[in-house]
Amino acid sequence: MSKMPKIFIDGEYGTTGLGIRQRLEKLPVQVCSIPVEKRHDMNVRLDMMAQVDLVVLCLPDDASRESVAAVQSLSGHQPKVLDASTAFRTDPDWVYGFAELDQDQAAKIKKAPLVANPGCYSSGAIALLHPLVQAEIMDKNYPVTINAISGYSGGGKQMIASYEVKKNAPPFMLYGLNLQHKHLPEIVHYAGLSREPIFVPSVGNFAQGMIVSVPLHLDILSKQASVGDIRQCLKQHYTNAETVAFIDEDSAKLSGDQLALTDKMELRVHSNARQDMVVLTAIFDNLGKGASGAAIQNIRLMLGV
Ligand SMILES: NC(=O)C1=CN([C@@H]2O[C@H](COP(=O)(O)OP(=O)(O)OC[C@H]3O[C@@H](n4cnc5c(N)ncnc54)[C@H](OP(=O)(O)O)[C@@H]3O)[C@@H](O)[C@H]2O)C=CC1
Ligand SMILES: CC(=O)N[C@@H](CCC(=O)OP(=O)(O)O)C(=O)O
Repeated sequence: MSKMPKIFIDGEYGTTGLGIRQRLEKLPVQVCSIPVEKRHDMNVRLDMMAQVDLVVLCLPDDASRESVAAVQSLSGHQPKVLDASTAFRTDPDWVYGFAELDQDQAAKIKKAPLVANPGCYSSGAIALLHPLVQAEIMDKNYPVTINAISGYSGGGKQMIASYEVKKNAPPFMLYGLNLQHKHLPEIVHYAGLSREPIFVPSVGNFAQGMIVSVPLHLDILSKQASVGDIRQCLKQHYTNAETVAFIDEDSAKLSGDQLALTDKMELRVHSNARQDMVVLTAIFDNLGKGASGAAIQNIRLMLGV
């Protein structure tokens, strides 16, 4: 009999679920599936949950909450849960699945029964902001602005269809202009901010990829930090990181799909000639380090594979 850990992906036929399933093919795990036509049947799903070591939820928020309640209703064996939705990311009973957050985050993920996979935009914003707030280079109350562009796969099956099948979607659009995007609570929480950032996401006519950028005026950061201090802080924080790299170059152009089809994230600090303002950037694949790639990192930690 196989000793490989068993995984059930609830939502395995959606965009994030499929990305995780493909990546799992390379790992020593057994993926337990249900037929596609049973994907909404809670009895069939619950049966599967009872048999596995890890349940990965790739569902909308409300469906995720229902599945977590179902897992917790199981008597006896309780599988670990990794949730890809927004539902539990700031819940104190869950560990945030951004392994590079702090030195001990990977160890916390390893031990946790419940892990929340970060949002795509949040991953980039937190990767840039958390080390600067932690090092007190940036005051918690700094008026942060976050601009970001995502490939259209970030909107799941419906948005993909509007670009690829119906072809009625705009080449570029800003959205979230009510300034209440669902990723703001986790960004505030894990970046360590006390003032909510202004966050303007956007979507472009390319399938996969993401740039998150944060402009900063150095004269109003908490310390008299130089461009070099900011670079040094990010470089040091990610020295031994598995998937996040600080790139010590000030390139004048970045392309949204530069890291598409990879699970990596690159961080840069771009400055003006006077060295009194910078733009921090994070580039990655929204379906890679922004979703399925990060999920695989967490699955490996949670199952020790
Ligand atoms: N796409 C991305 O870049 C990212 C997505 N996420 C998050 O991952 C989760 C999944 O998103 P994504 O893969 O994009 O979404 P998709 O719409 O592509 O897939 C969702 C899947 O869940 C199924 N589903 C929906 N409701 C239920 C339900 N009540 N019970 C059982 N199955 C259900 C859908 O079935 P059906 O076919 O019937 O609709 C579909 O197969 C979301 O929380 C999303 O916010 C996180 C990071 C990035
Ligand atoms: C382009 C697009 O629509 N993107 C999605 C975010 C995708 C994502 O990461 O959502 P999670 O919070 O579930 O992880 C949005 O802005 O709602």
